[in-house]
Amino acid sequence: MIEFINVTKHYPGRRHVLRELNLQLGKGEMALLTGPSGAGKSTLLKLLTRLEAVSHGTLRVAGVDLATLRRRHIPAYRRRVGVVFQDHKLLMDRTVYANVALTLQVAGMSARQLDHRVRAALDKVGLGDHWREFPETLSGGEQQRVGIARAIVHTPEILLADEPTGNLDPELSSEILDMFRDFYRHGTTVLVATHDQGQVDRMGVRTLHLAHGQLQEKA
Ligand SMILES: Nc1ncnc2c1ncn2[C@@H]1O[C@H](COP(=O)(O)OP(=O)(O)OP(=O)(O)O)[C@@H](O)[C@H]1O
Repeated sequence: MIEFINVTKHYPGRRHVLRELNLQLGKGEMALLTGPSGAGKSTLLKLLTRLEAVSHGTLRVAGVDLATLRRRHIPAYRRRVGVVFQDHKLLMDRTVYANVALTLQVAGMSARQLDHRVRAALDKVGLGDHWREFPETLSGGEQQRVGIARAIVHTPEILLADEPTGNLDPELSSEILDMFRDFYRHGTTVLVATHDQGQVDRMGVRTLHLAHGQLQEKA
């Protein structure tokens, strides 16, 4: 599903962030991505969302060659991927419902179908009763769950998350990561970057450690 073959990434005028990096993550697999600050975890995820382009090498995701993907095909590719950010990037002046619906409105869909999908996504993250509220009235953990609902509402094949528990206490972090594990158990391919060694140990899933531009499998 996700295949990095000798992928190198450097930003203009900077040393290499990723260097001849290789990774195979199969369909329906889950992995945690760890590594020191500045190792390039966000960069690796940005390559997968095509916010950044590889400098050299081959990156294939769900049969799509991201190195040669034309700009006009990027939106269709992105609809197959769900992304969760540490700071959730919610629109604070829109309701929970509107935040989650936004992804689908852009994609174009009947009002009834949209309503069904949004409610199903909010139910999955346990926020079915909060749809009318505004994000600022929710706790940090709930806001992050809205971010997750928004990422899964279009039932993506791949779910990526960049430090989704960075601002949460251990109990809420466990809840959020368990949610990702549930999506994986239901067939979604999941890759989550995290600093949180306690959660890594607890989760017991495949762990990839990024350092010096390369990935190492952790036992
Ligand atoms: N747009 C950019 N232009 C230039 N350099 C960048 C850019 N984005 C990231 N970098 C550099 O690339 C390196 C890797 O950054 P990245 O954010 O991918 O690391 P990270 O592992 O996610 O770090 P953290 O855990 O602190 O979020 C850093 O040295 C960073 O300064």
